[in-house]
Amino acid sequence: SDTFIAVVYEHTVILPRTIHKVSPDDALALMNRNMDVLEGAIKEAAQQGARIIVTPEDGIYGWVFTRETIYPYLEDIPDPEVNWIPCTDPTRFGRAPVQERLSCMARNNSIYVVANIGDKKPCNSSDPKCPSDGRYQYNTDVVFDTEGKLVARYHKYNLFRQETQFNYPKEPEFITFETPFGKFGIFTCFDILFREPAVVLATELQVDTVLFPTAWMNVLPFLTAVEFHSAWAMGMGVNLLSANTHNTIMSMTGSGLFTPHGPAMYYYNSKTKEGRLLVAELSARPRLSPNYPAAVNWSSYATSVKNYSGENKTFPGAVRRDIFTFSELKHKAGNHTVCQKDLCCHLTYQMSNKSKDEVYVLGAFDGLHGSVIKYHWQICTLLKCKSTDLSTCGQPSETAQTKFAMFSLSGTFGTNYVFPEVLYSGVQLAPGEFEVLSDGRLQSKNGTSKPLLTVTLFGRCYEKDLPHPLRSFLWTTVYFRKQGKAEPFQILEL
Ligand SMILES: NC(=O)CCCC[C@@H]1SC[C@@H]2NC(=O)N[C@@H]21
Repeated sequence: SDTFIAVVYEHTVILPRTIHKVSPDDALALMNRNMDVLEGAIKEAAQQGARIIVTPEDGIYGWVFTRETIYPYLEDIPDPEVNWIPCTDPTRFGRAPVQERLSCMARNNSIYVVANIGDKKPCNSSDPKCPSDGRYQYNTDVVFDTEGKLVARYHKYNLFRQETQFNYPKEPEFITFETPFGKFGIFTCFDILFREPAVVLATELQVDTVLFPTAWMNVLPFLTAVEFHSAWAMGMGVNLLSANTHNTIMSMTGSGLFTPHGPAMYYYNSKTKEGRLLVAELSARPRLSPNYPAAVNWSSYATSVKNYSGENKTFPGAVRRDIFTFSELKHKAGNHTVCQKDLCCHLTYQMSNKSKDEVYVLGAFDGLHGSVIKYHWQICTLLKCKSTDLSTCGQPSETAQTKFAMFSLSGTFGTNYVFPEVLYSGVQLAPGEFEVLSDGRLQSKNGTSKPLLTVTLFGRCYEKDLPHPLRSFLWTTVYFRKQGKAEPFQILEL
C-alpha cells in the first residue's frame, strides 16, 4: 500500500511506589497496570485502522532503578530468528508474562505493537566482560507483528545519564524489518543524537520509517522533543514515529508522527497529566514519492554569500554549558553574520513587530558538547533571549510575542547532517510554514503565523566526536557499602 495509518501513544507511566527491590509478582502487577492502559490505546488504534502503534521507552516499568531493583522486571527476550509467538507458546523460553501479553495484544487486535522492556542475559566467568552479578541487562525495544510474532528486538546502544541499571551492548545493532507498508528501523531516545545506529539505518539501510520509543526530557532552546525529533525526520528524509513518556515533573512530553516534510501530527503538553493517542496517515515509502525533498548542500549558500558581520558587535553567551557567539538583532530588519571557529552563520530577517520587551540574537556554536560523552555540534540559531538583559540569551524561554515577516538562515557547515528546527511560542511547531532550499537556506514561506522562539540549523559532526569513555569500561560493576547496605554501583556517572 502507498500509505498506512500509524499511531503513537504518549503514556503517563504509572511508576513503582518504592525504590527498593520488589518480588517478581509485585513487579508484574505494576507492569500489568501500565499494560492495562496500553491495551486501551492499542484497541483504540486498531479501531481507527492503524497498522502499527508505538509506545514509549520506560512505558511499562518506569524509572529510578539500580541493577538489582530492576531485575524482577526483566525477561529473557530471544533473538527474533527463533520465530516465536509468545501468545500461543508462552513458556518456550521461560517465564515471559510481559512478552506474552504484548504478543496477545498485537495478535488480538491485528496490529504491530512496539514496546520498550528489559532484557536479561545470563553470563559467567568464561566471558571476561561478564558483570560480577552474572548477567547482562539491556534497555530493549520489541516489536510484535499482527500474528503476535516477535519480529524485532533492539538493545539501546547510547544509554543516557542515569541508566546505570543497564549494560551497553558490545556492538551497535542495526535492526530492520519489512512490512507491506514499508521498511522499518528501530532505536531508542538518546540514540537519535549519534551516528550508530540512527544515521546508518536511515542512510545505508534505507529504512522508510523509524520506530522511536523515548523518555525525552525537554531542554530549550534546541532539544525539546518535538522540535528535535521533527527536525531529525526532515534532515534524514524518513518517517519517525516518536512516542514519548508523559511526566510533566520530569519535563517529559512531546510525541509525534514526523515525516520528511514536517510533522503529520504532534502533541506537547507540559500543563496537564494526560497522555494522548496520536493518529496519522503516512507515506509507506516516502523516498518514492514525487515530492520527496531534494538533497541539500548545507553550506552552498553560506560559503558563497558576503559576510555581513560589519559593525555588529558580538558577545559570548551560554546555552547551558556551551559558549555561543551571539550578535543582537537591533533593527526590525536586516542582514547579520556571526562566526565561531569554522562556522559562519548568516541571517536575513524582517520582524513584523519589534517589541521593546524582546531581544533576539543570531548565534553560532562550533565545538564539543557534553561533559562525559563529548559529541560535536555545529549550530546556527536565531533565538529569543529570556529577557532584554543580553546575559540571559540562551537561557530557556517558552513564550514570545514577535512574529517575523521573513527569515532566511544558513551556515558554512562542515557536515551533511543538519537538522532544521523552527519553534514557536508555547513550544509549538510550524508545519508547512518553512522550507529548506537545496543550497542550505532554511527560510519562512510566508512569514510566521505565531511568535518565534527559535530558528535553528542543528549540525552534527559525528566524525569529530570523542571516543565514548564508558562503553568498554562499564562491564565492571563494583560493590561498595552505603549506609550499611551493599549497593551495586557503576564506577562513573554519565
Ligand atoms: N532516555 C533517554 O535516553 C533520554 C535522553 C535524551 C534527552 C535529551 S539528550 C540532550 C538533552 N538533555 C536532556 O536532559 N534531555 C535532552
